[in-house]
Amino acid sequence: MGLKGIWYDMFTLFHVNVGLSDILDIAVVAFLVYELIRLINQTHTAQIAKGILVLIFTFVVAKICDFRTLQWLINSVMSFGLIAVVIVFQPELRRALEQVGRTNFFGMQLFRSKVNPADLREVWQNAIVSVCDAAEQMSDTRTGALMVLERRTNLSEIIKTGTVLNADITPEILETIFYEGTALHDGAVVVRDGRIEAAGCVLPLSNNLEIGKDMGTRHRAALGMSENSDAVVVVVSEETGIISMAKNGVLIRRLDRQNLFNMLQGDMVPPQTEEKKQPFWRKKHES
Ligand SMILES: Nc1ncnc2c1ncn2[C@@H]1O[C@H](COP(=O)(O)OP(=O)(O)OP(=O)(O)O)[C@@H](O)[C@H]1O
Repeated sequence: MGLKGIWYDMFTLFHVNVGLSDILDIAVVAFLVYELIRLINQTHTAQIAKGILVLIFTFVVAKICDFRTLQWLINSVMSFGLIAVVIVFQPELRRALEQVGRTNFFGMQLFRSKVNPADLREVWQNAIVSVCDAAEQMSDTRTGALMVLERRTNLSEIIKTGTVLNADITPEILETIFYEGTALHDGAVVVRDGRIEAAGCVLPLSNNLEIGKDMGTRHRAALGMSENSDAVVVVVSEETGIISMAKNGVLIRRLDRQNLFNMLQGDMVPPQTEEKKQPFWRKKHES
């Protein structure tokens, strides 16, 4: 007796009209449910994206093979899938929309700093020297610090959670703020236009599961801020003195003063504005 005969005997015995394709259909659904639970347990964007691709592929296969249960299941999932995607990919969508907002149209910047661009270059150059000096000093003394350097994403909502200082930036002021026991040492400093805008600010925490278990909420807050904005965040670990920098959802660890300076120089200091083009006759005349 062949395999087909055994199926036939089993299902005629229970008076159920189930074919081989139905069994396969149920097996695939069971596998998908299992994979879905596994995915939810270790939620991560790349895995979710892969999951969506698998779902689409399975839908096509189900359509070709005429698996009715599977088609019904995927149809149901897809009907609320768009809302689910918006919720799951909220940080990525937010970053993408911010990127669109920051795009220069016809050479015009949509959002500008209040400071004159020529002055801004010098202001940021001085500010990053202070940030690097303070980070090095606090690393030596094992003083925990969290410094957010605002770029184009407006951080007013974050500033509102802390105390507005609007102070000049010097290594001494930064070290005083983060000195344990002072009122503002908890939370983050936000640097805007090369000045300390606020201290004691609360940052969004990252949900990234890949972040090392040895790193606590200070590093998670730095990463979270960099996932939700284009800000650059400098962290000094209280426990180890390690200096790290978070940018675009990536935490770069074990930086020394020089590495940090080079990176901040590239990220924070606006490029030198091109000399205004002079008519050739004037250039000739001047030389
Ligand atoms: N959401 C947040 N926003 C701003 N600052 C935060 C936030 N969460 C924690 N912090 C800061 O981090 C401190 C706690 O750091 P914690 O020891 O948990 O983190 P960590 O990453 O292990 O840092 P460290 O290596 O310095 O110990 C808090 O006292 C506070 O100053």
